[in-house]
Amino acid sequence: MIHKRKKTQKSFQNKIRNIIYMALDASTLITTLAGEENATLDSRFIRDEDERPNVAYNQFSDEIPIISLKGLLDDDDKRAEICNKMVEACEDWGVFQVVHHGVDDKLISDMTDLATAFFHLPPEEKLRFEMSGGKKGGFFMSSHLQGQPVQNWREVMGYFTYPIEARDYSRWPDKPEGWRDVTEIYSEKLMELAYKLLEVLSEAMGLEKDAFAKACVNMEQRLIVNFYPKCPQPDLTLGLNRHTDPGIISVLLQDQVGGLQVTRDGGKTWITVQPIQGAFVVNLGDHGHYLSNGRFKNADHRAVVNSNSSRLSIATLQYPVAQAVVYPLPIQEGEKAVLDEPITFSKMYMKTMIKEIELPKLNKLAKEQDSLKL
Ligand SMILES: O=C(O)CCC(=O)C(=O)O
Ligand SMILES: [Fe+2]
Repeated sequence: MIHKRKKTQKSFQNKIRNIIYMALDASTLITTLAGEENATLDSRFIRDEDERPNVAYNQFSDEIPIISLKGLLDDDDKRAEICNKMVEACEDWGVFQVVHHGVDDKLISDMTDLATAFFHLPPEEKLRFEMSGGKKGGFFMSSHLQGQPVQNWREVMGYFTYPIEARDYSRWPDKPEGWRDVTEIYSEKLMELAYKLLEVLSEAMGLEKDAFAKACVNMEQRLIVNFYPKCPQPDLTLGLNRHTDPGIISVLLQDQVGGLQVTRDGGKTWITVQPIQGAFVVNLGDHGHYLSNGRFKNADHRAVVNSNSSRLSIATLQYPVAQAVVYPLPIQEGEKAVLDEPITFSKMYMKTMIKEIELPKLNKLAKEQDSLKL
């Protein structure tokens, strides 16, 4: 019995160890491919028809609510109003936008400009941060998951910003000059904003205002800076495949190009979120979904690309410590828990990753088998 358990644990760990980053070289960078004359899309990026974009990157919807946080801290009526709007959005889409959020415009534009400049550096500068070999933080392409049957049309700089004592500055970009200092302030301001939002969401659930934060034990944070170069055949591919974010909430800054899409019917229909200068898009993640016992949706989203301009987005992922216990905070009488039993966040995350790796492979296999039967 003990022997069997050891074996199961081992194969789980092996699976996890395989989730590592691909080795990269300059010729394979998407910015390099995008710069080639008369480029057509390499077959690695071509998606099956049912996954391709069916709504344009710039056909914006007004269905995602835009919520002003003005008065949140000093006006009880306003706070109640904001709370109601957020709950409605979380129940409906798991997504809303916030304006008047207290993060300085200049900080936002500095962060955006420096991040954009990073992706225009020569390939060797970006490759100094490549992540093969299991490094924690740095530059990668397509997805953090290896072995996906189709690649995403994106380059990424991802680094861990909280907890502060665990920061590894050697994995933070050191160019363009000044980006590191700006990131420090940006990540602090976004952490403050995340706490404010989680207070409102806790109150909305009828809980103490620190309930969601407490469920994280200590809030951790990771920045995912996405760059989607112009794409020669954007209708055949995605910048980022359909997914939910694993953490409690994600706070996304996007430029004015457009490309973030959300679905609430399992991927049948999509809407494109309207970019708003200086606003943040807030997504509920899997952890937030479970804590609310499924009342709040975990935003089901993806990013599409286009052939007119490149696009930048900066996702600030807020999530709990690895050992935090994931289980619904409130379970109303007569209601069933969305989880069979409490699990740790790290286990929850690993399960999701394994599903994300296995599902596309299984889908591909099923499609191949179907075509053989015809
Ligand atoms: O680029 C976007 O709009 C989406 C980014 C995103 O979903 C992510 O980084 O998790
Ligand atoms: Fe995401």
